Amino acid sequence: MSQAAPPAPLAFAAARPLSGAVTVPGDKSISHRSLMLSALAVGTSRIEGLLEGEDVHATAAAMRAMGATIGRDGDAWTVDGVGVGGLLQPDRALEMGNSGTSTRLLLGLVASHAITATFTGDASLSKRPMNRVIEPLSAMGAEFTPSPGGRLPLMVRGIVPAVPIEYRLPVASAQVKSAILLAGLNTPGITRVIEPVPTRDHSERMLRGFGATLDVEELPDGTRIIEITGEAELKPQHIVVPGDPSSAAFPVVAALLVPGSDVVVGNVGLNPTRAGLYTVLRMMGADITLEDERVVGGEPVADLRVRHSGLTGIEVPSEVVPSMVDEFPVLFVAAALASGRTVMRGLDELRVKESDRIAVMAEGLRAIGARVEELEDGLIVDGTGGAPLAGGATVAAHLDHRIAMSFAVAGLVSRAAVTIDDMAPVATSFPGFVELMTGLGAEVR
Ligand SMILES: O=C(O)C1=C[C@@H](OP(=O)(O)O)[C@@H](O)[C@H](O)C1
Ligand SMILES: C=C(OP(=O)(O)O)C(=O)O
Repeated sequence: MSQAAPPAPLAFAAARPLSGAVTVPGDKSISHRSLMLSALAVGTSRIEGLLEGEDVHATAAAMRAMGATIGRDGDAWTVDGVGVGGLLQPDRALEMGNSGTSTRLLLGLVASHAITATFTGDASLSKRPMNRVIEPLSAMGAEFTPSPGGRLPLMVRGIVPAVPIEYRLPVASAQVKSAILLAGLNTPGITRVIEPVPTRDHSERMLRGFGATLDVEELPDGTRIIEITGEAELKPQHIVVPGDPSSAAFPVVAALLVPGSDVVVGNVGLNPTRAGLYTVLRMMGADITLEDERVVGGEPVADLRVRHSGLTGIEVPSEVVPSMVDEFPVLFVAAALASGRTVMRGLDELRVKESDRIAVMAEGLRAIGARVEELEDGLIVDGTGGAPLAGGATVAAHLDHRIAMSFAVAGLVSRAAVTIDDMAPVATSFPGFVELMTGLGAEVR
């Protein structure tokens, strides 16, 4: 896992125009859920395009430790599940590495099984809040022994039968929603999650796809009421995982910012609950066209053709935040090169990701010459109007893959190279990132 790897500094420097066609690795959110749901089906599932990143490996190791058989068949992964209710007592701590999604979703699964598990994580994950899942899962009957402040390491004792709950999400979080729905899978009766602001809906789509009874009602004000009927029987599936829009964001923004660039990023998942960045970039004047729009594995997918564009600052509508929550660090970089001011608010959740993404980006952007003002819940960026940033600094990644990749993109549009102190965290979500960027023409040393 990344906390054990030696720091891997790398410098990214002003690039010639980026060109070429690439594809990014599989969607991280869908990859986690593919392994978890396959492990709960009866029979053998097959997964193509699974993200082979450290976060997904953490999920795979945990599902194996709880009884699933996970193997390879050529490029595809195969999973032999234990059935809902069939998870086994793991004989060692479940090591979650850097992965919030693995931790929170698996806490949900364990909560309604008659097993006890200890969860550990790296220095970044051990700072992240778990009370947001501990609270609803405790109401279902699971017992938690967390570290102070509701952090990892923590122990959870699941319960059978768990008690179905109705829970209104206090934060817009697909991880909290999914933890409760996954706990609801092995809970008698109907478990209901009320989501005032829509978040990524991969869990809902995939639970249905695996044969669970799941109903979604949408109220006129946009609130979603999601009901899962428990003691479900899941049927094995053949899953094709689309490319991750959150990973595609880095080559897309790089191509928009580096003069003369013309790049195609193929096979990008564009589920509307994930595609906010692309809408916002187009509002700023980005030349992004969707080619060969199609449906892959129940998700909308397209190839993105991206040409260098002069961007204009905007006020980013706060209702799009959940659909691009992981893309703000790289949007901050785009805003730093735009003409005029970009105002981004409603980003409180960025403070509790792998790092405090508002503070860490503000500090690093200032160090390379960008003009930014940090708000409690956001960032105001005054862009250069396309002129390069000064660069010439080393920025800290803080065990955060998205910070490392965002500053890599910034290096490509800086007069002097930008050094990232540690690129190792990138392996959590985007193995091959450096090679992909080099292949497009990025200068990396
Ligand atoms: O459900 C998921 O797969 C994810 C949900 C989001 O987290 P939150 O639920 O904490 O917003 C996102 O930031 C994370 O990268 C993946
Ligand atoms: C927040 C992220 O992931 P996780 O919560 O799974 O660590 C991310 O990938 O940006």
